[in-house]
Formats: sequence, C-alpha cells, structure tokens
Amino acid sequence: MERVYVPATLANLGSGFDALGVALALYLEAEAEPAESDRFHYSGEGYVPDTPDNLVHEAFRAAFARAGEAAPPVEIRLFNPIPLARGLGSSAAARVAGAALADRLLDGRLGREGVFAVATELEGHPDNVAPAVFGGFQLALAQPLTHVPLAQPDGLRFVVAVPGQPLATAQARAALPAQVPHADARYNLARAALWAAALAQGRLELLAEAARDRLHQPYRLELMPGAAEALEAARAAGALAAFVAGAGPSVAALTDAAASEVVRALADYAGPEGRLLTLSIGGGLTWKAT
Ligand SMILES: Nc1ncnc2c1ncn2[C@@H]1O[C@H](COP(=O)(O)OP(=O)(O)O)[C@@H](O)[C@H]1O
Ligand SMILES: N[C@@H](CCOP(=O)(O)O)C(=O)O
Repeated sequence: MERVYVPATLANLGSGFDALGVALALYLEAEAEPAESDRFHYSGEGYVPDTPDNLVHEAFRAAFARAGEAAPPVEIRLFNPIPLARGLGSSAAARVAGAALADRLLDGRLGREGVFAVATELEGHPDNVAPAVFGGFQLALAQPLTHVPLAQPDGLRFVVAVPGQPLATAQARAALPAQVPHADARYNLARAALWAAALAQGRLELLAEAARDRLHQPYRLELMPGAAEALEAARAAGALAAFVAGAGPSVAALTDAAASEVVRALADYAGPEGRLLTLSIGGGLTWKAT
C-alpha cells in the first residue's frame, strides 16, 4: 500500500495572483492499493461522494497517461482535514495526492516535477500546486512550468478565519474583470516582488505592504461580506500581513510570536459556523509505503 501526505496551501499571498503560494501544516492523507475496479473512500471535511469520478482518481489517471501507461484499477482511501471550497487549496491537494499515488505505483518515474506538472495542468494555476508539492513559500509559473522556493524566516504562523459557507474557486474567478487598469498591474508587480525580497532579507515589516493587492481582492471582497473589515482588523491587531486566502472566502493573517490579538480580530469573520485555524508553514508532499 502506498500513502501520501499533501499540505493545504494559501495561494496568491494577496499580490501574487496565480504566482505566489505557501504550504500550511495541515495535511491530507491518501492511500492506494491495487483493486479489481476503481474505488474511492472519502472521510474528513465536508462531503465528497464515494465514487471513482473525483479529482483524485482523475489525477491518478492523468499521471499514468503522462508516463505512457494505462492506469490500473485502484482503491483510494482519503482523509482530508482541509476545508472544501474555502481558499485553502483542497482541490490542488486532491490532485497532487492522485498524481503522487500514481507516481508511487510507477516507482517514482514522474518524480516531484512530474507530479507538479500533472496537477498544475489539471488545476489550471500553479500557485497552490507548487507549495503543495515542494513546501514552504513558492513562486510558480504555469508556462513555462517553473517553481522557485522563497526564503522562509523562522517562527511564522498563519491565522486563517474559515467561514461556514463555501465559495467555489470557479465562482470567485468569474468575478474578476477581463482587463485591469495599467496602474493596478503596476501596483501589484512591485508588491509581489516585494514578498520575495522581504522574505529573503528577513524584513518582515515590509510584508504588510507586499500583501496588498488590486488585481483580485477588491472584486472578490464584494462576494465576502465582512472580509474587508476583518483584514483591516487583523492589520490593526499587529498582523505582519493580511490577505484573502486563495480565491476566498477565508482570510489569512501572517503573525510571528503572539497571535492572540490577531485571532481575536478575525473571530467575528469566522462566525459561529466557521472556525479559526492557527497553522505553521508546511512542508511539501511526502510519502511512505505501508
Ligand atoms: N479530496 C477531494 N476529493 C475529491 N474532490 C475534492 C477533494 N477536495 C476538494 N475536492 C473538490 O474540489 C472542490 C473545491 O475546490 P475549489 O473550489 O478549487 O476550492 P479550494 O481548492 O479552495 O478548496 C470541492 O468542492 C470538491 O468538489
Ligand atoms: N490563484 C488562484 C488560487 C485559488 O486558490 P483556492 O485555494 O481558492 O483554490 C485564484 O486566486 O483563483
């Protein structure tokens, strides 16, 4: 039996739309063993039907196709603690898990790079997939497929306010305009680059500005009542940076040591049906044979 572990991720980091992301220490676990026909057993967050028509099996088959082989029937069991459709990269984790399970059964023939390629092609943007596969902070491009790790100062944590209601990534992408003003593109370019420079030099005081964004958050915040105020409250409470988690609806705040003020600032946004997660930065995909 092959087992893989894949982290949740926060994509964009505010300004790095479709380009920057970070892994969180919250891991999906998936295992696969040969079977007579495809089977799927889901447990964990939310509801995903136990049918082989799912993101994990789809990525499993795509990975075999990339290796030039027909996928064998397989039974996949999954425990997923990543909230679904909340902006924490559950779909990317599912796809990475499927491709990684295939890679294990192919004796590592695709490797991490192949898993990254398969999952990015299916997901459509690499900013969740790169940190899910390689861990930590990552800069990623889909064309040409590229990933570069960013520096990771010690002791950082994310406080993530996860509301009770989902927002599908497809819906949050549909809210974006086809064109943006040149001034907004300029605004984001400098700030996305600032993430890399500030992390590299440990200049954490620059991250609040680095996370500010005009390319997607202003449009998505319209779909997320209370989120703009929550981001302001987190900044006022001393967060190093605050931004929409992926495509939303969760919001994330980066902190170093004492995060209790930031947790309090985000509590209202999570609300009684949601929750607050405090997570350290995660490593990438791992696996073991059991
Ligand atoms: N482990 C999984 N197995 C099968 N489908 C999944 C799994 N995780 C997520 N999904 C599907 O992906 C959807 C969420 O993807 P998406 O809208 O991109 O949000 P996010 O990736 O931010 O959680 C879920 O509603 C579900 O349909
Ligand atoms: N860059 C993408 C990231 C989506 O992340 P998710 O975790 O919400 O799926 C986007 O902003 O659409």
